[in-house]
Amino acid sequence: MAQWTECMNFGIAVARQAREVILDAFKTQKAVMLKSSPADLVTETDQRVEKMIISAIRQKYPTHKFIGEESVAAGERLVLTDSPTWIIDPIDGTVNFVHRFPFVAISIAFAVNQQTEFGIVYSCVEDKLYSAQRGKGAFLNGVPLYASGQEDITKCLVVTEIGAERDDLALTTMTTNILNLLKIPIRGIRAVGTAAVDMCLVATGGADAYYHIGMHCWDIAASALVVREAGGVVIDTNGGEFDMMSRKVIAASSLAVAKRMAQVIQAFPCARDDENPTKAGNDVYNTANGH
Ligand SMILES: O=P(O)(O)O[C@H]1[C@H](O)[C@@H](O)[C@H](O)[C@H](O)[C@@H]1O
Ligand SMILES: [Mg+2]
Ligand SMILES: [Mg+2]
Repeated sequence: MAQWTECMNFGIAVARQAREVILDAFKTQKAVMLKSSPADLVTETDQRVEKMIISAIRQKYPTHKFIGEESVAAGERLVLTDSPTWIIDPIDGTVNFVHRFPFVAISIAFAVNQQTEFGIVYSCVEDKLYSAQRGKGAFLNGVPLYASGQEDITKCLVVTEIGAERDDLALTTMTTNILNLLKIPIRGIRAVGTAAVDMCLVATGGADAYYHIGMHCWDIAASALVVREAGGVVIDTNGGEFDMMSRKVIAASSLAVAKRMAQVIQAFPCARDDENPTKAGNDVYNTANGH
């Protein structure tokens, strides 16, 4: 058994327990809190599920480290060291969760020496468990996954996210990117509302590429490995090497498509996740004066 398989199996078991909590809460009315913008939401369920996941893992692996979306939002430092580290998004797609739009995922990645060893993305309502262990392939509910391998961008269906940013520069950049991709032309644009599931759709071959600017490491660390292990490629929007802390990503069916997309896509400035370890994800939207 590969060195981290036991950890991955434990992570999957914890994700299955967390899914039950999320499904119970999915049907109920939720109290919504704002984070960095009026579209960046968090609920008590996000916080409770993250605490549950971390406490279960910490009990079994007391020396491991954690980067959790809601722990960072509460002020914990965001630092990825060489130690075994679990990178957790307890509910990816919180806006969907609040609206009962049926695409919400748990994303759990595990990194050692800053290299992702396995990734788990559980699309809770669909009951689709995506998993990948480095060098051992990608799976959906245990069935092997293969990216489409498409190399012609005019034959691509592209997935992206509009994200939580609502400032003019971000919105203009995002809509200009969509316009410029459609003018190539590509076949179409889709957005599921959870970065983790968006990227896993590239691993299934159902989408041929995904790009995003502004997401965080916990949104995509797991699904980036799922894409790679399904034969896809993951790079930065500038065409360079993928860096999970850079808040910019292209995942694609082939390097040709990824590089072609990098020629079109512009990024708006956003601080790296690890730029200010105690601030990442911590911008608080002030409802009083709207920013
Ligand atoms: O906050 P959660 O964990 O729901 O993550 C989502 C981000 O909030 C969006 O901005 C982003 O666009 C993606 O939808 C991402 O999944
Ligand atoms: Mg997320
Ligand atoms: Mg989340």
